[in-house]
Amino acid sequence: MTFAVLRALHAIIGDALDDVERVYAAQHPGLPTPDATLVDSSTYPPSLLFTKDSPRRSHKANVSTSSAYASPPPSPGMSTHPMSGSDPSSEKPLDFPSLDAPCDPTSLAEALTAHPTVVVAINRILAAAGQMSATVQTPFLTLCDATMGYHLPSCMRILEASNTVEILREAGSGGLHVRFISELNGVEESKLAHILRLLATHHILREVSPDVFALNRISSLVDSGKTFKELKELEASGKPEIKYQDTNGIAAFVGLCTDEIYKSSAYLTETYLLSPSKQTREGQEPTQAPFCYAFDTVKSGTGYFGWLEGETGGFGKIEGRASMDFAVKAGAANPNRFRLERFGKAMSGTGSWEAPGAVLNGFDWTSLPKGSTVVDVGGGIGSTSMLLATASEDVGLGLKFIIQDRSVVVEMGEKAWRAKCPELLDVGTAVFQEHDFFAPQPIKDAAVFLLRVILHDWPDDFARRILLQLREAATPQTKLLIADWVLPLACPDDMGSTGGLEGVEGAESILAPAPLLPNLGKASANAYWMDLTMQVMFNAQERTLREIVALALSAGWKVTKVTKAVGSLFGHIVAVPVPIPAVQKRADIDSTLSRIPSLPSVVPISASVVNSSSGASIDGLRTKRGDIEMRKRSGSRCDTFGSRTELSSFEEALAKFGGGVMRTKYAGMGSRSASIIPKPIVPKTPIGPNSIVRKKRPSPLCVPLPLPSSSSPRVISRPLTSRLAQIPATSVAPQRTPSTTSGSSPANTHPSASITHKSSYPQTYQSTIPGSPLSASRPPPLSPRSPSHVQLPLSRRPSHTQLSPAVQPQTQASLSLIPIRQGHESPLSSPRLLSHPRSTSLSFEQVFQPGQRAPCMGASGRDIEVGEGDIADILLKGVSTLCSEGSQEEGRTSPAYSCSHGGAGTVLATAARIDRGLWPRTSSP
Ligand SMILES: C[S@@+](CC[C@H](N)C(=O)[O-])C[C@H]1O[C@@H](n2cnc3c(N)ncnc32)[C@H](O)[C@@H]1O
Repeated sequence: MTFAVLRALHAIIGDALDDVERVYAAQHPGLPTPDATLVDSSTYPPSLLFTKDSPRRSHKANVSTSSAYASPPPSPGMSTHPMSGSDPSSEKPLDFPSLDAPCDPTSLAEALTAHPTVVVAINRILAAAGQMSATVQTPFLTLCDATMGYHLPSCMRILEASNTVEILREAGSGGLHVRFISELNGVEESKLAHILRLLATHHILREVSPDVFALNRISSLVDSGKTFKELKELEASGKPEIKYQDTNGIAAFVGLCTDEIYKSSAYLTETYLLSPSKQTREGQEPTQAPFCYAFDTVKSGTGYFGWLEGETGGFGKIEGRASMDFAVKAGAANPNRFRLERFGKAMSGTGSWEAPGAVLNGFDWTSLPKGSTVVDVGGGIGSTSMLLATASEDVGLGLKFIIQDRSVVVEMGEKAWRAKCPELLDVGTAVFQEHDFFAPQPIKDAAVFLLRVILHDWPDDFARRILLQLREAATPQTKLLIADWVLPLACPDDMGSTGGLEGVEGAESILAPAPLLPNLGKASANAYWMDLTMQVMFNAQERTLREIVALALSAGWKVTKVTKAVGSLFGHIVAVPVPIPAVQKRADIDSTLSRIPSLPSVVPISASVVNSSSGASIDGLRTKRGDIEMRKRSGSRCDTFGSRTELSSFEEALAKFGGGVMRTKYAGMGSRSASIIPKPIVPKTPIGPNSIVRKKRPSPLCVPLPLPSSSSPRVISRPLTSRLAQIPATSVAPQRTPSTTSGSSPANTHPSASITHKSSYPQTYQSTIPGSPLSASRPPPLSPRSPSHVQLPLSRRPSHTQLSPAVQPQTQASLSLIPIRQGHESPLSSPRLLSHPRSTSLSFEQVFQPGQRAPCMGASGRDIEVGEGDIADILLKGVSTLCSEGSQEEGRTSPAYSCSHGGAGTVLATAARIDRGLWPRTSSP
């Protein structure tokens, strides 16, 4: 039986590799795909790929005859030019990114790891390989892995903190002998060799030759992009945190996880089992989380954020870099300044957690009456609202957005919006509002209350209180939209019949069939890491669907639907109002805090604070230190786990639907006073159609297009790109250049610099995996190099993702098409339509046959006839239609064109071929 399971796992891996390889092979126009007779694998979920008439490849043959699956030394292609595998003249098909070469997120090979078929296949490989190794490995050795694995984060920390990644980047692909590394980073040579070797053993570095180490695809992501010399100077000047500025945030994320979170996790047992105090063991308080025991802040009643801000009250450990910090030596107020800064940057490294476009698919926005109000509760700087507002404007839904948060965050948000999209504020499409979500909700006619990554920050009692306030303000028509991780069980879950999940549309009982673990095991690890992170730092948690449903119901919300993107556990959960259970009636809101066990230190809140809020009756009851901590935690910052702390340019944000991230300035971080209580609620901008004369705003999707040869800049205002973005499974290239990552406005960009178009696709597709290069929520730049080091946009390397020079002069628009994901909701489901009548983009409910007319949405709305089973005609017609319409229809407010087809892969291949000039392209008039 076990052999049968192992064989089954092996077959899953083999099949998945076939799927991946087929997608990569399809990028090479000159070569047949491995199964040329088969349908394009990317068109259909793997389960549909092989029928009786389309035999599978023999995996035995693959294994025995091919070395393509090994990770060879850096392939010449990857080490010299990341795109060489895509060279049409090359005989070799495009290879999967090598583990042994530094990651280049701008390469097509990396981009394809986000292809839906590849996403699904990778998940299966991870799940099957993890299960296989657990099965075959001697159990004691597996236990050793589980129990001694703590050395891994320790070694990761020293790797990052000693700037060894930057040293190795400067050394190049040949690597550097540990002796020289040691001379630079100051870690004793023989110790360092063993540390680096442990990492090489776990595929995080490469030991090129004895004691010579080099970066690989994984460790290269930890690169700050700064020179080693620069970093040493920063340290010497007492500003080591500047290392993380203008980076993708991953180095900061590694530092955060391997420092305070790692140490806090070690105190799980002390806190939840061994503590003599029942209230500690069963704690619902952020001030009694394992973190507080690890860093000795229990006595001072300081939680993580208070500690980060230097409030240890004489207690608490400040250790590591912080204690050697310039700030400490100089007697500065906050000895934890380095960690505080690092935390903010680390959050921008986690943007890829949410699937791009998921928020558009997570709710049927078109079902709302025109002019409906959406309240983004705890909306941060309003990234999600900005994206929704833009999409709503573009398709004429006329939704209004109220973004509520703490005063300091509201200020930041307004500033950010003023800089990026003032017209949305001016016309009243969006307003910011100071509001404490623990106080009564002032908006009583909301169509939707949106709670994005709010509930996971709070233990149940607090989360329930937030939900109750919304429930009390809800009309019978109001919907609640919760966006958070949804943890699957590790066993099959009979969702339909028990536990309150009856009738919850989209509730999946398993993610993978036997013999894989139902939750895809190792492939889903990240959500569970996050869960425990929230637990050890805040006593909070991610939740299973059952837990979310039960929590919502306890506050008078019935969950009706959950939507998740393929490869992602981040869910959008829709709930409708139902009667509030008697036990949770209004009086119980007030007593929520008093039901929390008493805390070591009790500090009354000042009267001025109590009296300043419309929620004063509740707030007046707050007397516990834990409550202050709770408020403080939420009061002075907007970057908590999962938040978007940077607002990228409008175009970037759209390109990254679901992932715009704002740079936190930490303004007001020190303000922990009365401002944490909401002032009387007055929207800063009146809401209402008559309140403001609506100005025509430039389309957020508009980017200047490069001209063939003219020196006079010309901007075509209605972007071809926004319409091209309607073409399924292709997208305009995401932001990868200094100009784009710095958020420069299109208007200020010379046309010739915009070869890298801003992807403006308000996606309706549903798929991504965390960390995918195409993930909309991945923070720019994904490249480990800082933007200042990227040499792109004017001298961008020829690639699939831009026009070949030969083609560019023939066309007015420089098309830059790269694959994006198209929605397969589940690996096992057949292609399914995600479209709706007023969508700005398209997706599929059916596969169109030759001769059939595919629907075309938008203002000009002509249908496009599907060609002989190929998307090329559609694309070409679409391109020429758009080219011809682009200049004539300036100022349009809704996209003119979209087309449908059942196959992402065909589109993908065709788009790549068009991009390389291998398909004829109709010139624009
Ligand atoms: C994880 S962030 C999520 C932000 C935003 N929803 C997003 O998706 O980017 C949590 C947000 O909750 C806000 N917040 C925390 N406590 C709050 C409170 N009591 N009232 C209103 N907002 C609060 C924080 O300022 C922060 O912006």
